[in-house]
Amino acid sequence: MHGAGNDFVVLDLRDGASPPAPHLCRALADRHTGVGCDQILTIEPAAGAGSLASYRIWNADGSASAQCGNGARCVAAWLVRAGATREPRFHLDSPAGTHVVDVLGGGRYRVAMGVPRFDPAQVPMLGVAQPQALYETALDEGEHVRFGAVSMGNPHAVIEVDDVDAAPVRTLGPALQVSPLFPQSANIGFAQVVDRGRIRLRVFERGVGETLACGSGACAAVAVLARRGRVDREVVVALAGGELHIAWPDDAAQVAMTGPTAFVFEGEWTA
Ligand SMILES: N[C@H](CCC[C@H](N)C(=O)O)C(=O)O
Repeated sequence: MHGAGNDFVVLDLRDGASPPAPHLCRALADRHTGVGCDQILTIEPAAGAGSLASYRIWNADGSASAQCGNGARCVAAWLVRAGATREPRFHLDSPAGTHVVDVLGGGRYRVAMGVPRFDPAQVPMLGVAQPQALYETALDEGEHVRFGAVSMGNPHAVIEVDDVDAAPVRTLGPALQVSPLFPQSANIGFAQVVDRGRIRLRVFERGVGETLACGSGACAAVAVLARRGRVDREVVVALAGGELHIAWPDDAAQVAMTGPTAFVFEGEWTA
């Protein structure tokens, strides 16, 4: 499946089968010798009584993440197609928390992605006591970078740029990821403000590299930029693989992410 080009292998493990070990995730994700994907999503029995199912997220390098926005929509679409529910609204449990999901039709879903957390300890960031609108750090190559930082259940740094097409995503992304500021690494977003209701975004994801879209990254970019007064509270985020609609009514509210889902193919994979 994919959500705006961010692609996934979805494993339905609601029968109780155990999730793949990291080496198996890497094998599945390999685009030459495996199936190929940015992340593996495992669908498992619900953790909470009121939830339809739970899911977990494994990056292409085998590392786990607590949050995946595009993946949440694809898990929802999988369950709807499997006939697990006919309700227009249901709940899904991820390691980041319980998400309200709205079925919008035409493969589109809205997911409540949680309240952005700017406390450095929650991103997490090391060596920073108080949240700042902008941080600045010097990288090994001697260059300085200014960024915002936020957790959407996973860590994000957001760098505002004048032109995403010219942004040094493939060099600055990994360089900032390995900064000692981010003990759990981070997803690095490069955001260009087109106007107060529209941004362009590229994301160098933790555990994968640059993806065609990043749902939690879109939420993180809007949260960071809205807090700095650079955009309004409803923003269209244009990514290489498609557009996501992000709404964050106020600082205490959850971020609502709306976007597409698509099924690519279904199969069986023997390790
Ligand atoms: N690479 C991310 C997980 C996937 C996030 C992204 N695919 C999304 O849609 O939010 C991390 O390690 O935190």
